[in-house]
Amino acid sequence: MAVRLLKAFALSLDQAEDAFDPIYSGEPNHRMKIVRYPGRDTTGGDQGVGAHKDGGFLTLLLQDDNKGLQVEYDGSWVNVDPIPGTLVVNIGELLELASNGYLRATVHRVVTPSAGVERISVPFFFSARLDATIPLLTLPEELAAEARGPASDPDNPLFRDVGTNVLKSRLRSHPDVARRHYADLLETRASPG
Ligand SMILES: O=C(O)CCC(=O)C(=O)O
Ligand SMILES: [Fe+2]
Repeated sequence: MAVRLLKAFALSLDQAEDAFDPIYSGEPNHRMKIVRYPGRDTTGGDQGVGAHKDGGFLTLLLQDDNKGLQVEYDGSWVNVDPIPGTLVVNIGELLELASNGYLRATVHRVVTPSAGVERISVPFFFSARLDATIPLLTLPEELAAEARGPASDPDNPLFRDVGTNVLKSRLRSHPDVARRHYADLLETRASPG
């Protein structure tokens, strides 16, 4: 399903439908995880997952019946309430880079469930080969006119080198682990490219 969607995105950008194939074929860094959010009575706060963009091409997300996921739209947070039988599709950073910011990666976060409620979600991150570099696609004029360039957030630089971008996402998602075990990497991270 992710491949079909990515091909549809390529077509919508006026590219060949297989334009992204070489970037993820072979040994792509796709990941899937099961995430458990205990209720507020356990966590003592409302921070589930802080605001972020996913680092791959696309994320397909299965939610259970419990609310919590929010996406940023026009500067406010919008609830993405679960709809049975559906998956949430988030645009990731690699599509933002390839489309020069015509497509923006979805900024999203998760708020901790109420006391006594536990939420489970299963995201599938459709990513790319770690040794691939994301090309800058030539967009048709009408789309290029609306491409704002990839976001230049100093707190979240986007890297065309897929391996570097994956490492950045990992260090950002788990800052405590990064500080403890990979302090040298935090120091020497390359600058955006
Ligand atoms: O649990 C969710 O709904 C989203 C999780 C998420 O954003 C992530 O793991 O990147
Ligand atoms: Fe995410």
